[in-house]
This record gives sequence, structure tokens and C-alpha cells, in this order.
Amino acid sequence: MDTSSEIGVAPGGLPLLGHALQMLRHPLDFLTSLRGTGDVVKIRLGPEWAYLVRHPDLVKQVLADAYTFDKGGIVFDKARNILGNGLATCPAGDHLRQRRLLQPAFSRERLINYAVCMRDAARTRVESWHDGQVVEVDREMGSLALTVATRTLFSMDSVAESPEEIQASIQTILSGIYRRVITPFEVVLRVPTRKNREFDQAMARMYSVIHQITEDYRTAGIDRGDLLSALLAARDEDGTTGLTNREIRDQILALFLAGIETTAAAMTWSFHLMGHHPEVEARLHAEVDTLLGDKPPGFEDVPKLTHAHRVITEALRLYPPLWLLTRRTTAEVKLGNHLLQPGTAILFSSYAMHRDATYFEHPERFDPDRWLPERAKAVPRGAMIPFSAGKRKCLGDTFGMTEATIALATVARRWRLRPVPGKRISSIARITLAPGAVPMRVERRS
Ligand code: HEM
Repeated sequence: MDTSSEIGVAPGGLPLLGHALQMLRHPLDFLTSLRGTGDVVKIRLGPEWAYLVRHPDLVKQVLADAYTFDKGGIVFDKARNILGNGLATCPAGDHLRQRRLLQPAFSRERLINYAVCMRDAARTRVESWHDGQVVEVDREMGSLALTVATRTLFSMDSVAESPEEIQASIQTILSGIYRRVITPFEVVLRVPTRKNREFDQAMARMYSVIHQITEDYRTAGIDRGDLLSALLAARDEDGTTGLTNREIRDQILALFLAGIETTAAAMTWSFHLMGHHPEVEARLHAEVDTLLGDKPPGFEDVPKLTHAHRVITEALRLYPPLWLLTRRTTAEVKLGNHLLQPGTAILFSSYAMHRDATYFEHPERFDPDRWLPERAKAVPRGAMIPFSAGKRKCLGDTFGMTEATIALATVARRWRLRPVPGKRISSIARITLAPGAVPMRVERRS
């Protein structure tokens, strides 16, 4: 790789705000417009310069050294203040302990159980559909992901709020966080506007729900085979200390926010893309008919549903839910041949990289077969990072892929999903890259 190029500077900054407005209004267009400006491009967000790392080799270097390129920068500095010190936001110094404590909750044995919940939740949802009905696929998948998360993370029997109320709170938090993260002047966020008040209320509601559930579990003291039971049972290496209520709250909030919208978006984009490529959908039907027959999909079927896997992977390439990630350097470091000072804000965007013709042939084309083993070899290592990489790689990658595969297979056994003519689908870049409304007509397969 040629890293001898100068660091580029993004064009078009404004006095005081720099490129913050572009990042708030049209971040995807802005980031993809920076192709050709250098392997590393400087962007000014209010008072601070951030370095957008564009080349996969350099992104790989950032992800491989989780101490020097620590969780921080515009997303994580503020996200940690808002969400607490859960696994997804904590600095490298706290990470190993937290990851060790959470890992057992994602073991193969636990996943086999979670897959049963995933299958039942998907089946219940699609059984409520009727032939010819127009369903809002984004909402359906959002509710499915929330149901799966709440049933696998913990039992919500004792919670007064309805799943819809909780889903609305999560969505308010996710869109509010992006605004909080990008807005350079914090005073704006303290003004009691409707949006700010709604955000505060949503956070308070989530805290109260999580507190209520944790207390119930501690009182009952039984392992229910779910994630909260695993968190309560987790012990440090000394075998005695575990997670405090506050640590559990931060972990659950982080898992909720990391796991629900991301998986819901992956499933929704998959259906939307297949809706416009009926030949890809037809192959999914053939795969499901051949492999499953009348049997609902289980954990053991997931590795065999290879076409479904490629469809989801391709949807994750075109619409990576966590499309923009940030870090902050903790020491002087050479990135390529650029010397960065401690405290430098780093950005990298899977979205921009996944759609770069340097790394993907016809990058705008939906082509699940590019993930056939022979063709996938052509993709440079590090250019495809929907789950990130290195020590901070997604802990729920298998969970998310299992859930999405089971959902695709469950729908495909009964239904064909057709786009509603004339309806344009937009992508909304908040913390996650979510689809707007995705209405689709369901047709019963004969
Ligand atoms: C398709 C679905 C998903 C996608 C695309 C996704 C993507 C990601 C990405 C890109 C990161 C790394 C962030 C960074 O490097 O800064 C991450 C981290 C994380 N994800 Fe996921 N995720 C998905 C599903 C899930 C699910 C279902 C869960 C849990 C139930 C989950 C839990 C986590 C956690 C705990 C981390 C932090 C890991 C660490 O720092 O050690 N994710 N995810």
C-alpha cells in the first residue's frame, strides 16, 4: 500500500462548525464523497479535527491495537457519558475483565437455547400475517429483534411497560445519541426542547426497567438460562466478586443498544434487497425447501443455510448497521507514515469502505454470490468489517447472524415479500444505519 500520500483535508468546512453540518445532515454522501482525498482525511467537527482512516490496512492497524487506539473519539467519548461503562463503550483498561465476564453468556450452549427463542418468536410473528397484507417490515423486524433480545437477555414478566413502549424508548435513545455525539456544543442539548425532554424520559424509563428486572432476579436467585442470569452468575478470577447493579445496568443497556437495532436493520435490509431481486429470493425459497422441508429452522440448520448467510452478509456490506466508528489515540503513534499525537480523534466508516470500487467490484450492486468462497477471496482482508475486528469485535456476531438466518428462513418457508410499487426507501444514518419505513406485501407461497 502507498501510505506516502499527504493527509487529505475534507473540502467545504464552515467557520466554527467545520464539517459538523455535513455529518449531521448527509453523512453517508459526505463520507463517500471523500474518495480520492487520501488514505487518511482530516475532518473538522466544531473545535476538533478528526482523522478519517480510509484504507483497510490502516483501519486494520487501528483495530489491532485496542490500547493505543482506544474507545473514544466523537462517538465513544460522549456515548460513555450517556450510556455508562458497558462492554461496548468501556476503555481498553476495563475491557478484558468485562469481556471475560460477558463471554459465557454467548457460549455455544447458551446460543442453542437462544435459537429456540429466535425460532419461536419468528414463527409467532409470521403466523400473524395474512395473504395480501402490507406489513411494515422495519417495524416487524424491530419488534422481532426486541422480542428476541428481551426473551434471551431476561424475562420481562415483572415489567409494567409494554414491548412497544420499550422499543419506542430504545429508538428515541438511539436517534438522540447520534445528535448528542455530533453536536459540537453541549449547551444545545441542555435546552429543554421536545427532543431533549423525550431523550431524558426514555433514558429514565430504561434505567427503571432494568433496575426492576435486576432486583427481581437477585431476589429469585435462580438461573433461568438467559443472559441476565449469566451476568449475575459471572465472577472475577478471584471467584467471589461479580458485577454490581450499576455495572449490570450499563451492560444491559449496551447490549440492548448494540444488539437490537443492528440485527433488525440487517434483517430489514435483507428483505428489502430481496424484494428488488426476486431471483435471489427464489433461491432462498429453494434452499429452505430442500434443507428444511416442513421442519422449522434450528441452531443446527444455520451453517447449512449458506445462501441465506450470503444474502445477510451482502446486506451488511451495503448497509452496515454500525457505519461509523471512532477511537482516540492514547499515545504518540505512526499510522502508515503519519505521526499522530496522543488524544487524536480517529474515525472510520465501514459504509464508505464497503462501497469503494477499489475493494469491491460493482460496489453498488446487490450480489450475494460475491460471498461464494472462490469469489470472496478477491476481497482484501480488512475491507469488509460489519462486525469490526480485533479485540473489540462484536461479541454478538454469531447471535445476530443466527437470529437473522432463522428469521429469513422462517419467512421464506411461507411467504414471498414484494415491495410496494412507487415507495422509495431511505436510509437514516443515526448511531445505526436504519431503514426508514419499508412496507412490503406478503404473498403466501403455494
Ligand atoms: C447484525 C447485527 C450486528 C452488527 C452488524 C453488529 C456490529 C458491531 C460492531 C461493528 C461492533 C464493534 C464496535 C467497535 O469496534 O467500536 C460491535 C460490538 C459489540 N456488539 Fe455487535 N453487532 C450486531 C449484533 C449484536 C448483538 C445481537 C449483540 C448482543 C446481543 C451485540 C453485542 C455487541 C457488544 C457487546 C459489542 C462490544 C464488544 C467489545 O467491545 O468487546 N451485537 N457490534
